[in-house]
Amino acid sequence: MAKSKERSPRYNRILLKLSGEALAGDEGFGIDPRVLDTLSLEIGQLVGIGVQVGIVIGGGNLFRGAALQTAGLDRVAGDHMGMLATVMNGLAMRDALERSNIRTRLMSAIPMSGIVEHYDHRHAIRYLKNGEVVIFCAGTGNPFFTTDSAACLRGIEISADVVLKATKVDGVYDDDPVKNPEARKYDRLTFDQVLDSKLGVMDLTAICLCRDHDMPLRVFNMNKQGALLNLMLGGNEGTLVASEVQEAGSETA
Ligand SMILES: Nc1ncnc2c1ncn2[C@@H]1O[C@H](COP(=O)(O)OP(=O)(O)O)[C@@H](O)[C@H]1O
Ligand SMILES: O=c1ccn([C@@H]2O[C@H](COP(=O)(O)OP(=O)(O)O)[C@@H](O)[C@H]2O)c(=O)[nH]1
Repeated sequence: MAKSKERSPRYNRILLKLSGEALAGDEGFGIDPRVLDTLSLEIGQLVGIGVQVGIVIGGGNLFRGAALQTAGLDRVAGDHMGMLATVMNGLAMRDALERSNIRTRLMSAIPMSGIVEHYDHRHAIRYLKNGEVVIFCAGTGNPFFTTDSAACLRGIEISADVVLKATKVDGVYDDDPVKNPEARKYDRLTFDQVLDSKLGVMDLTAICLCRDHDMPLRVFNMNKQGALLNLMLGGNEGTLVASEVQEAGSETA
């Protein structure tokens, strides 16, 4: 009895944002099946301790609207391609999870009958309560948005306890740590600090959404093995971005 209490998770329901690049592995492009298997293992561990897992998946490993525009395409067409890329990633992620015997639903913001289920937030919540992983793809369904914004939006809609942004750096820094090796990492920040200092880890639309709806956000390194489970069990990974009240109250996020 004491043992199960010890391992009871810190969160009941999470929204995990996986960037497309996270699926690409060392290649930096496409989908690496070994990465899918590793991710499935980590997500399965969360399901195993009773966490309800919603996932928003990116598409940057395949197409990004802004990059296609730079190459000469119409921006809206490019964004549509980017959103379709997230559907491909979602299909691959669902396949990997189901091969690991993790019951999974794939819901798309853009209707695609016969391939994926159309997103409906009430159905999504029902599936989550039922212990199924729900992958949300096609972003918000609209051009000029990002899957980071989609993650915050879906997190708010499904009343997640936290949005977890899995990325390749281990938190939010005072400058881009990839470009500036002197950059210093923050443990905690308020939404206003991120907005005022224009810290580039996430687009500002996403940060505004979280701020306006009091949705705590944690940025952490997905390449660190076991980081996700450690977070669920109360460990301190990455950077917490939260409102001042949540800061002061030392909320569970
Ligand atoms: N202040 C900052 N703190 C942390 N990361 C930052 C910051 N500014 C820019 N970044 C960059 O943001 C990236 C994280 O965003 P992510 O969505 O995973 O990548 P991408 O935008 O390439 O899809 C990191 O790889 C990092 O280089
Ligand atoms: O609501 C959305 C979400 C995504 N996209 C498009 O899909 C691409 C892939 O998403 P994103 O760049 O956020 O993926 P990630 O960086 O997480 O891999 C974006 O560049 C956009 O072109 C979009 O138009 N609307």
